Amino acid sequence: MAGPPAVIWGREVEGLLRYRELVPRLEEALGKFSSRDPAEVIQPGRTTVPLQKHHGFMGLMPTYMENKGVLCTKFVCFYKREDGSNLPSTQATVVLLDPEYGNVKAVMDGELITRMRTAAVSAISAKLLMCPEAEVLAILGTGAQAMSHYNVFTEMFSFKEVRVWSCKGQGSERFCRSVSGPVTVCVSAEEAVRGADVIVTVTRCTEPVLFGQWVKPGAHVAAVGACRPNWRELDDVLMKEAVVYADSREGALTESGDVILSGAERRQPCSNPSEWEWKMQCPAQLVFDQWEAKSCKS
Ligand SMILES: NC(=O)C1=CN([C@@H]2O[C@H](COP(=O)(O)OP(=O)(O)OC[C@H]3O[C@@H](n4cnc5c(N)ncnc54)[C@H](O)[C@@H]3O)[C@@H](O)[C@H]2O)C=CC1
Ligand SMILES: O=C([O-])C1=[NH+]CCC1
Repeated sequence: MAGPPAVIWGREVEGLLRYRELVPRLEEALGKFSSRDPAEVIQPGRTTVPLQKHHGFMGLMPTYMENKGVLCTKFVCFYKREDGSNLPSTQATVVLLDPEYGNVKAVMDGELITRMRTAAVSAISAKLLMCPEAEVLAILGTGAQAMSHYNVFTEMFSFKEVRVWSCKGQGSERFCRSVSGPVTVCVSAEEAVRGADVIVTVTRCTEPVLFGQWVKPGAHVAAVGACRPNWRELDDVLMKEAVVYADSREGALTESGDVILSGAERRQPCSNPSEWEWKMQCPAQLVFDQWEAKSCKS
């Protein structure tokens, strides 16, 4: 019988995860996923279960990397809490298995992993797609993802200004206390994003908060929050003007309300999908920062 799994929880995860190690590993994994080689990565679209009574959903997200000998799955629950609870909206657990025998080798607290992984993938998208002279970063939302995005974007890039906005100013004070650098708190989403070079949307709203008419040509948008087929963060104008990059085409077409409901034009994958096409001609660029590697434009 296999021994009991290692349990790596809370502070221990915090002590182990560093963006400077996470970012190159994720870049490598995204590249492997883009190669579509099943010996590199098998990652089917996630299975979701609505938790209607509790205003949430559970997602089951399995992955197998045969060449690396990694078999794992994440269980994630996300809640739209309006009850004043201090618990994070996201609860997640990552389970690592031995691919040969199927026994569980480790159980990890996935909350910080989710926060840091998601933000790191957005930052990778910015590294590849944003204009190199980018000076202004705008973050819409002030929750857990907003903070991790602030941390990794300011660690990897040198912005002259970081602006933040959240509906009704919710969480702005806590956000400013929690991050270690300067922030401009804006009174409207429009004020935050006008003239911004990079925009991160990490709200849990279901209607658009970012409108194409506010977004400057060439801006890079990392659209993270609308990860259910009936949720939106971006309006149709922006969706139609932008070149849309998705980490997973299948995921975007199944789960991204912005893609599904806007009827955004779908392009064929490029002929060599392992190369991320990043020469932009369109007014804005979007990255659907979900949970798998990107496909790229034709
Ligand atoms: N694409 C991905 O891989 C991931 C996506 N997410 C999604 O990102 C979003 C943010 O996640 P967390 O930061 O963990 O949530 P959170 O609950 O910590 O923060 C949500 C933020 O959205 C703001 N907000 C809520 N309703 C709003 C509205 N109507 N208009 C504008 N702002 C509003 C809140 O004030 C708060 O600042 C969620 O929708 C979550 O499902 C989270 C993790 C991974
Ligand atoms: O992919 C993920 O980890 C999540 N999506 C929505 C909440 C968390």
